[in-house]
Amino acid sequence: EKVEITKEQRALIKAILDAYNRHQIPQDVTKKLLQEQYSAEENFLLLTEVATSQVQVLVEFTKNIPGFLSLDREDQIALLKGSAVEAMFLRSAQVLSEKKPSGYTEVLEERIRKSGMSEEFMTPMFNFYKSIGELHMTQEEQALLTTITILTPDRPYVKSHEAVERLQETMLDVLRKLCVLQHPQEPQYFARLLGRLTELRTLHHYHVEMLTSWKTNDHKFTPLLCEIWDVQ
Ligand SMILES: CC(C)c1onc(-c2c(Cl)cccc2Cl)c1COc1ccc(-c2ccc3[nH]c(C(=O)O)cc3c2)cc1
Repeated sequence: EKVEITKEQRALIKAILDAYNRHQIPQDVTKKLLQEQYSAEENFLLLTEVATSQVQVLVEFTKNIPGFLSLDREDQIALLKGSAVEAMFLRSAQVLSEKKPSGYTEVLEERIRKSGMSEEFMTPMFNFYKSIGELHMTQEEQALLTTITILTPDRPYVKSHEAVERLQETMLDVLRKLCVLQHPQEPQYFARLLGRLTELRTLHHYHVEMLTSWKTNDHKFTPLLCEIWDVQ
């Protein structure tokens, strides 16, 4: 049947895309990724700084998701805590798949590979990065997929499951239509995007172990990361 994006849905896409593009981490933080010297300690410190900055940007982005601030306040916190890692996997994947001339993606990949995390997490992590790169998502799709990840109703401690589900379904409907319109030659494209959300859940479980192994090697996190990841 003829897929039509309504006026309200177009306004929703614009609001989310503007928020997504407005909230980038500061250049002075990303520039350090290019400048500082290489060592496992330095890489870990830089990634911690970037992750902390990314969480701050994520909080600001989330506040601009239409309907998010009308949710129960404790649910807003539960959604942020529950989705931060997955949103950061998505964001770092999007950054790594932009082949920037500055050699920025190579540097970031190198620092992640040499940040003291054990080999067993590298393979699934970089497979995910590759699978995101192969999708060649548009900016709208990236912003909507991040929004859908944040609005996942079955995170721990979410009370008003239905309210979050309604919001997520609104976004899923918009993304489904966008995929049909922007990838007419690929009818399975929307399903492939949703498959990435399942992969994100698996990476989230790996991440809990990554944190534990970093902690046992006495790596320090920032107060914001400790709070959002319930570390220490
Ligand atoms: C605390 C640190 C060591 C950490 O723990 N787990 C992860 C960790 C790891 Cl490795 C992998 C995946 C997820 C996590 Cl959450 C990390 C590092 O997390 C990030 C790494 C890079 C970025 C990143 C890099 C470049 C960027 N450019 C921009 C931009 O807007 O230009 C945003 C951005 C974000 C964000 C989080």
